Amino acid sequence: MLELRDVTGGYGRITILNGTSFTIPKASITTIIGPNGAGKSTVFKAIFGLLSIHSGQILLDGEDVTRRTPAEMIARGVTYVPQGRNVVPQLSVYHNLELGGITSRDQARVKRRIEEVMDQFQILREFKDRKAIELSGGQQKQLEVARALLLDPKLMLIDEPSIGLSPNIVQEVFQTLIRLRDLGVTILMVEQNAKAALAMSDYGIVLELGQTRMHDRADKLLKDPRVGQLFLGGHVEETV
Ligand SMILES: Nc1ncnc2c1ncn2[C@@H]1O[C@H](COP(=O)(O)OP(=O)(O)OP(=O)(O)O)[C@@H](O)[C@H]1O
Repeated sequence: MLELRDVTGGYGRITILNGTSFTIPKASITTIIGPNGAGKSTVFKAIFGLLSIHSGQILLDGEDVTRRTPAEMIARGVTYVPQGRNVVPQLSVYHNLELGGITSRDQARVKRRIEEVMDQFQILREFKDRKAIELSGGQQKQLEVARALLLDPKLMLIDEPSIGLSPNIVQEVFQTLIRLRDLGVTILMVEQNAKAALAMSDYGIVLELGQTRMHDRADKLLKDPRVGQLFLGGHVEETV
């Protein structure tokens, strides 16, 4: 569904992606792991039209979408949930949801979608008149995910959804993503919390220095000693 072919790009003259390549299938969850500064978030910016791409190609359902603007990517069903807290704290949950549909010309449809999305996220219906800042961290993440769903995305890019959340709440957010995957949404996620993220993913990608080092089924990566040593706190016996 999404393919990166030998993408290079970066910020100004600094090159961060050094030939990143991978393919992800429809209705799957893929997690990108890798050391700090590997370029994981930069991959998302490249896909979403926020990075200067020097060479290579990005294909979405076979269409070349390299160097499209964010608005063009949204129109093609791609949505991006950046790292950190991205709700407007003083606005109500409902108003935050409305922001997800602000670019749509069909506001009646946005209203219908808000109702549908609130059916999926009962907690948001319950708290719809509360200020977003009054929600817990996990609930705010749910709100961001829900808002990203308003335009019926087919591909969701989600950057470190677990940051700052307690393990129970992380599991709730992950369950939400699994539910979306089961409804046919393709999810590409970046996570520091590599073990928990791979455990709920279909595929995993290890990125280092802006290159894909490994790409396999998530369960295989979880058992791979190289991944264990680097990212999962595991140890590999030294062979002399
Ligand atoms: N806006 C920017 N301008 C210049 N350099 C940037 C910018 N954003 C990121 N970088 C640099 O690009 C490199 C990759 O950053 P990126 O955020 O993609 O890494 P990451 O793998 O997501 O790391 P982390 O796990 O720490 O979030 C880093 O060296 C960073 O300093």
